[in-house]
Amino acid sequence: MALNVRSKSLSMDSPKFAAATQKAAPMEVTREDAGAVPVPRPPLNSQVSTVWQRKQNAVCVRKACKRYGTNSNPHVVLENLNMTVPKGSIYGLLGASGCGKTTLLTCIVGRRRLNTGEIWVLGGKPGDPGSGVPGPRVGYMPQEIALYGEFSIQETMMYFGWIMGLSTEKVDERLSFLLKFLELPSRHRLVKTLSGGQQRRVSLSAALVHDPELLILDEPTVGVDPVLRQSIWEHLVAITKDGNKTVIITTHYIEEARQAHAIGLMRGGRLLAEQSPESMLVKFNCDSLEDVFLKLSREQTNKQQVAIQAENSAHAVPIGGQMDAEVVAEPALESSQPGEEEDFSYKQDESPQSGWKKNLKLSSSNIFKALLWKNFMWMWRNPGIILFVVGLPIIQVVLFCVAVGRDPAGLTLAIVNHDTPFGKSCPTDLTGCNLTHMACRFLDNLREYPVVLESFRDVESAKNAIKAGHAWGALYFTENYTDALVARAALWKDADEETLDQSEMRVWQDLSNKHIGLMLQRYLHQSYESFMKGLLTACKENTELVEVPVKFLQPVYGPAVPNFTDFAAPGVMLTIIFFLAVALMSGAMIIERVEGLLERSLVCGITPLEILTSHVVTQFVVMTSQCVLVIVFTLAVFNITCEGPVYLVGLMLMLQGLCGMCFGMVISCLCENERTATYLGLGSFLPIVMLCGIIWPVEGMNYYLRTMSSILPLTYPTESMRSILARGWTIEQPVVYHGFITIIIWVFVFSSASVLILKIRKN
Ligand SMILES: Nc1ncnc2c1ncn2[C@@H]1O[C@H](COP(=O)(O)OP(=O)(O)OP(=O)(O)O)[C@@H](O)[C@H]1O
Repeated sequence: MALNVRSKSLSMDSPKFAAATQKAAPMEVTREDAGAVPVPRPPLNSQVSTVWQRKQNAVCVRKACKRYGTNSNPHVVLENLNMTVPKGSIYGLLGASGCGKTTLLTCIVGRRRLNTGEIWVLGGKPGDPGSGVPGPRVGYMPQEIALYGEFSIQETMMYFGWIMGLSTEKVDERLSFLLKFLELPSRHRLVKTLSGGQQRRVSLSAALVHDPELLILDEPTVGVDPVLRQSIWEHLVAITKDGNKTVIITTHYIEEARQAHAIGLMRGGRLLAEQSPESMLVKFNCDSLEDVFLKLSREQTNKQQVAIQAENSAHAVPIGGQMDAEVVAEPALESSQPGEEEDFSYKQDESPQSGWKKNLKLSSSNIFKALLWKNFMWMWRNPGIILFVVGLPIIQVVLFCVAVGRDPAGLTLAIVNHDTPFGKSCPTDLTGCNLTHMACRFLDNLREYPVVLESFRDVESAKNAIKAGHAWGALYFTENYTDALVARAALWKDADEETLDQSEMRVWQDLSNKHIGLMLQRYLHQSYESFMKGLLTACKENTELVEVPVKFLQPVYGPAVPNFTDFAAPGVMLTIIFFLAVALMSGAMIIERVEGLLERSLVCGITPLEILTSHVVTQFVVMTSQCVLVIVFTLAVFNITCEGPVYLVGLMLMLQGLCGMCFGMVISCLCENERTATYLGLGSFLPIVMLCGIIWPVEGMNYYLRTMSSILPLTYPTESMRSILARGWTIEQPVVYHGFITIIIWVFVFSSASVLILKIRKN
């Protein structure tokens, strides 16, 4: 049946037949056993073809060599491969898994470069300006689904239609047709809710939406049920009917390729044969293409073995495994004859091919609109991302402000007060110039601090409470603490050793926690001072007597009682913005790449720069809202000290976010998947937080570490931000502008690194 369809679609009068026979080597015509219907063949065995002739084919590959890996350890995937796909034909590229089909196709669509050899696609070279490849002249369906699951069928089509330069109305029209034609469900269904077969058909319709001249389908029928497989083939036959469209299709199901006009049998990076299926069957006297392939594969293996033996004996004979009977084996790449290139370029302008530019109006603003729409839609369709974008900065700032930097409270102190006999409680009216129950009076004062006092009978049990972790400290007052303290005050320099000793309050501490230990010491000092001052005031004495003779006056910068929140807030604000940008940028780019949408968009002709710019713009919008949220919550809601101009705080946060984006780009260029990106992101987070003076002053580091820390992307900016917030400094101050300069330098370093990594990886 398929052969009949084909014979109807291809005739001697068909334009593709004409194109293939015009000037080029004549198309071979075989006769089908049934009715002697002429079936055209591509110009195979053309030992001599000119550049002009190659350009007349839809695709023409000559002496293609492609290898992966390094020069010292190359993995050769394509080896001297020739392939000719006439216009208006269906070309089935067959071969076992790993033989290089996808590599060849990606070279044809311009996503990979050959190491040597040449490729002509629709009369131009892929990647050349004006060739339209990669671009709207090609429709590419990769092996994987390569669509966003969160998009509906309609949104998917809109995206691909827009980047191909179609208007919304045109996309809508095509969508209605494709939905019906490919028996797709409602246009509003999300791709992720579709069955595997339906997703494949959406992927196929994304390749078809702009009705391309060349359709390249990488295993569109894999895992598809036979009925759908047949309907896909029927569709391909239908679209090539008028001779203006060409299809290259790869498949593992060799027999289904009987419906193609020509097939290329590929093995080990070479084409074993390239012919129409029926002439292959006749020529090799086989009943199935499977048998032909087997026969040719055996021949290839034998030839290779013979060549190896010959090489071993002669030490100088090159290995030649390529079948010479059926392949398009040109002895060398001929250069075009004089005048031919000019001739062709003149014709190209006149030819219908140039119509693609008129039909598909590609404007960078339309492309940019589509890219931005896709980025925002992707975020919108992922509630987790929205939470990440809006919720995470708020959650982090709130957590920081409520959890970090506040004075510890509820600290238990074990009290052994032998100044008042155990079991007897302290009097309640200890006021005025009353020189009794001094320990009780001190403890009354201490209760104003966030401590919990628990009485113990003796020092041993109080210390045991510390050992058991029930108390942070123990206070011991001797039996005659009051008398000794009064005597100490009265006798002053004449007080004896015992008086001094007995008047001391003894303290044992659990100093395993430095912050709590120091805090308790501060509480005890302050409490003692206020207790003594209260007493002296009541007794009409000079309170300065109990003060340490060091006077701390109004600080030049910062509050009289500094707090850790104010110290850490600048670095924390910058870190939040920096790492959110890193995560969002690297995440968005890696997901786009891993899901295959990046590759697909690039084949549509979008440049990496356009994609990158669209991400930067999207992230910039997101980051602006994050910066506003961080500023509002830190400065307005939690009253973090801000003496400097708020606009400078905002500017620094935005720049730091930009720096984070660039670092995210580096990560996405370096990492193959989200997991390695997460490792790298987390791996860089802790060193930056520890080394950049965010939680501890860099002045505490050793000299070399401090020097190294000063070049990190958050060290100077943190210091700069701290100076803006706490000192009220502006951009004129060196500390402040050093921070800005550091960020700008890092933006350049990260973006250059991304470009460099991309270049290295491409090579
Ligand atoms: N980016 C790459 N880096 C290194 N090797 C690669 C890369 N891509 C493909 N290869 C290797 O090149 C060979 C050909 O791969 P390719 O994907 O082109 O084969 P294929 O014929 O399309 O296979 P399949 O039918 O399974 O998709 C394989 O051995 C593969 O491992």
